[in-house]
Amino acid sequence: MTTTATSTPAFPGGTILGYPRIGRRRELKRALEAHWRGAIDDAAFHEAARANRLADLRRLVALGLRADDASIPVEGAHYDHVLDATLTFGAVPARLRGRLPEGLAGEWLLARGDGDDVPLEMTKWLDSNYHYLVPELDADSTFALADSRIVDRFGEAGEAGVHARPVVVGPATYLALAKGTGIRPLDLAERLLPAYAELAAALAAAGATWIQLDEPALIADHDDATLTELQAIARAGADAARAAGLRVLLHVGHGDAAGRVEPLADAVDAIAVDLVRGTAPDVAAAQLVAGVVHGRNVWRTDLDAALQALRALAERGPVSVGTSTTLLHVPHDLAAEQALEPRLRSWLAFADQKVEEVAALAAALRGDEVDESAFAAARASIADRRAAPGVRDGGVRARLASLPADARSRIPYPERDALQRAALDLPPLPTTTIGSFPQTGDIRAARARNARGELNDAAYAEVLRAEVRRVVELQEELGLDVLVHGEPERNDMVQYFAEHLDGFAATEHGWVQSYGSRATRPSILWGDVSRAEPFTVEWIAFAQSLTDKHVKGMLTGPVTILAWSFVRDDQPLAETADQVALALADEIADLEAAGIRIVQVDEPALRELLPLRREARPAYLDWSVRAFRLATAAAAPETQIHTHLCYSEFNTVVDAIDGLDADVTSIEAARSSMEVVDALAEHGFSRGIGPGVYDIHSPRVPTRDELDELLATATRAIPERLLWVNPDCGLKTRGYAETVESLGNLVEAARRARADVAVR
Ligand code: MET
Ligand SMILES: [Zn+2]
Repeated sequence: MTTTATSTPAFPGGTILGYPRIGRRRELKRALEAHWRGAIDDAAFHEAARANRLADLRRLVALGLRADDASIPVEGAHYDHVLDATLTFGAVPARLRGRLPEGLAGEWLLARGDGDDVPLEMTKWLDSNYHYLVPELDADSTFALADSRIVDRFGEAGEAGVHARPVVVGPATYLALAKGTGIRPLDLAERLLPAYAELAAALAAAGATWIQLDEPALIADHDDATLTELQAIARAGADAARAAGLRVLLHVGHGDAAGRVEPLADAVDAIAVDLVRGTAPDVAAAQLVAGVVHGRNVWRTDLDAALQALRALAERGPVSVGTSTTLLHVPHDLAAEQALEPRLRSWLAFADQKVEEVAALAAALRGDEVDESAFAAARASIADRRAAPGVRDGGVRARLASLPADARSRIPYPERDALQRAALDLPPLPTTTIGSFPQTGDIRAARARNARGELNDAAYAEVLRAEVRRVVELQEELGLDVLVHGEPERNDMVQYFAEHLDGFAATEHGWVQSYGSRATRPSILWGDVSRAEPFTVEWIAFAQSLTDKHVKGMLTGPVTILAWSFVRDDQPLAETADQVALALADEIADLEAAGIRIVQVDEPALRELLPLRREARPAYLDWSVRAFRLATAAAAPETQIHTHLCYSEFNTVVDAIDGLDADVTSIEAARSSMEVVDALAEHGFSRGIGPGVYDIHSPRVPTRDELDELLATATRAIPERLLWVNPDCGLKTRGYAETVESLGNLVEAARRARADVAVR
């Protein structure tokens, strides 16, 4: 068995790097929304948030983490952990400096905005589907310990009998993920570090012994920061904490840390790395927290293999057991899933089960109480999953193995374009929307009643048909050119597909925080994917029967379906993506047979799954593009294939977007003042393009002048014959009043632009 260096007390034998904060029954979500509605006051909110944090602590102790040695991390953000760092260090954006309200009011202003005060921008955390609030820094930004939440939560845990480990985003990551106006955020490191020193001192004074600095930025490649620079800032953060007498756990996670953290080994006491997606760095000077339990997926750990890996590592130096990342990205507890098919259920581990896995491995590594039954159960589960029916479906595999040579290519675009123009007869600068219309309270209520069995299927379908009728009529009145059915039948653009394809299962309570109070319930993609019967055709065909205009079929693409689900880990993602693609190709064929001439295949997550490391990107872009093409290439040349992407940092993936070979691409652009348009022009994009002219993420109605301005920018850079006019994403989170007004303005703006074009 391993012994530990005498100068550094061994890090706890088993730990996790973070835990879901939304609450086992989404208690925190409810408290947040009640407070925002004014239904509870500040004190009641704080009490609810505190009760939720304490319940989590007690649970972690019950699951086998030690309460006395900093095994248990405490973070407990109300809304977002990056926002917590912003508040802790007083990094108020220039536009709110001197007038940010105290307490919760200020926190919500940053998170949610109010009137003219827009919220902080939101962006995805690394390659996950969690959104953090982006710090807004500038040349006058200053930092100091401005808020005691991190210290208070440590104290609160102590009162509950847990000597916990406070967690904070480290300085390199905080700055690397920030946005700077007139400065490069990383250049503010010298100003920021003293605030970390203040925090460390306050924690030490409160009795903390360890601090966890989350520095995942170290394992990503950045366009405007070098690894050496990030390492130097991370080291300075660790130095500050050690100077205050704390021991430092540096947590990187989220990918391969080898080659990235070695130079920091002497500056910290322990390093937590992802051994599921990466290999072990050689960090003998520090304790290695070996992330052998997957923090981002829901499959049971192969405990035998994990223990073997841990033992091998223990030969090299001190090791303890950890998760590969925080458990923030998985649901709380499998025990809540009583409706899940028992066999599938026996293959899974949610956050609580992962904590138990960590505890079992830690005990086995110590060599004391090896829980043979845990190991035996894991072994049996893994063997069972391998052999279970549906995991490998001969039909699906044979079909993929014998794809025709042209399965991923259509005839050249110019030929398709001519056929489509003749078939579709659209005006110049055609107007359309991205697919969803507002999901009204009535629709949601009907869906909930249908799920509870209070509204029968026929009556529910009638509610949905009425909604489709209303949406089609509205679009006719507004004068849009290509119509949609509005997606009222879809609770979620991925879950709906998962519910209708074989190989997927849905959970009842498997909520994962997406941002703030929002949580999604990712489906579990466990087996080979196929489609038993058409499932969107009925809705699209119904909408088409109501109008002479073209109705766009609406599908979710393979990459997005994978990105927003928990995906099987026993084969490469590329293979799974191709299976989904074939199911979508079947759906497109049925849409065509039903007379639909335009089909949109959404890939909003294409950018999100982009690997954090440059060297891994070409392979990812290759398989993701190939899957999209497999889904769409069998369409007739006359069928116009659209895609929709919702992000504005376009440059990194412009070649891939071109590679998708869609006839029309709509993309987010309104918030970034059409920057995308220049990237496109530079690239020489030659197919249809709809840079979003209306930012649907805000309830604001775009004005006539704004729309004219955005369209003018677009027409300057993009040939008119390629240009479409559309909002930048679906309208499902908007209300009807603002939607009608905004789309009316959009149609008018397109008409004015057409007139301008005709004059020129
Ligand atoms: C996140 S992208 C959303 C696309 C989908 N078709 C919608 O309109 O809602
Ligand atoms: Zn979108």
